Amino acid sequence: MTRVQMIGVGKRYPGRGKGAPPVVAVDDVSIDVASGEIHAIIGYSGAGKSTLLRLVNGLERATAGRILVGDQDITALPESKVRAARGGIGMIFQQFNLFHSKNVAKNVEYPLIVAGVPTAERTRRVTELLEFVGLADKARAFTDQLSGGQKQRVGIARALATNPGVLLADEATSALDPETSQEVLALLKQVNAEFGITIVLITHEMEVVREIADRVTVMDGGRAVEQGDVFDVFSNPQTSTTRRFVSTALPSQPADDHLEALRQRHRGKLVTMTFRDGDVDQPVVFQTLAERGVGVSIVHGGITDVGGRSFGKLTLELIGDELRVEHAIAALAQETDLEVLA
Ligand SMILES: Nc1ncnc2c1ncn2[C@@H]1O[C@H](COP(=O)(O)OP(=O)(O)OP(=O)(O)O)[C@@H](O)[C@H]1O
Repeated sequence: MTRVQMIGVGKRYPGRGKGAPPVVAVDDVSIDVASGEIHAIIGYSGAGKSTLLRLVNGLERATAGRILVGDQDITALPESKVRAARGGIGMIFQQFNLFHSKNVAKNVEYPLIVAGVPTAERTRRVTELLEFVGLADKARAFTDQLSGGQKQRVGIARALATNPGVLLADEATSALDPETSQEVLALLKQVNAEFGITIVLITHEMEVVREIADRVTVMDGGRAVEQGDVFDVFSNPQTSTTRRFVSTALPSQPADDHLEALRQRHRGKLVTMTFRDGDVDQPVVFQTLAERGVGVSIVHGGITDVGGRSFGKLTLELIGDELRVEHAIAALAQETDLEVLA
């Protein structure tokens, strides 16, 4: 069980070219990842996610702040000790980074050779790992004979070889089709649940965060602009960056152009209601409308699962006499999070 603490972490690269200002890739980022947690770091390209992850496993050195992995201060370790520390930190990559000249078993065995594990123990461990990731029958296959999902399974087996307390995942599912992504995410969940391995993953896909993470940090321009429990951040985003991400993965209000199209087809009053974790009693909503003689059709949105809790936005068309509709809206506004679409 390993906690990962990033405290005021910064990374500046020297500017390219004479007199060019330095590039601040990571700026004063603090993230406290509890042991056994799955923490997602999300951001657009250039936000600083990959740089931050490379600082955590010591591939690059921070220029400010401290990074603790368990009780080891990665930022204070001399270069000669960083490699050994990396044995406790597994990493998987978008492009898998496997050795094409080695078969599957040899790929998984490689970190064990580097760690000086005796042959018999290596063989036992490789067999165990390949069974765990469901590739026992592919031990002798070469990596170019594998599908993307299978390659990432090999990557996961290799990352787990030295029994790390932390697994870092760099866009681990971005190169995979949706179904294969789901399978790999399910395997990561299993890694976390069965071995208690802390997972820090970076992604630009909100769907990945929704699927797997306990907590999330949103990065923008090198900074952590929002952070918290996935449900809280998703259901009540505070920054425009987070709102843009949320709209890609969750039922949202119709965008302006879509709203225009909806209006062509629906002449009644359009309202959007937000449902957070069963806070609204849906039968009561429909009963309130019926009692006031207001008809309703659902024109957009849905309810989905976020971190094991329900969240949704439904856009409704309210149909009927104008005054009745106004009264119904006033009644519902008392009980629910309701917005009338102008
Ligand atoms: N070695 C480097 N030298 C100079 N600048 C760099 C270096 N590595 C990254 N940067 C800059 O740091 C910023 C953050 O890059 P980083 O790759 O960490 O972002 P990211 O969020 O991971 O994006 P992506 O998903 O596209 O990799 C960018 O402006 C990038 O150009």
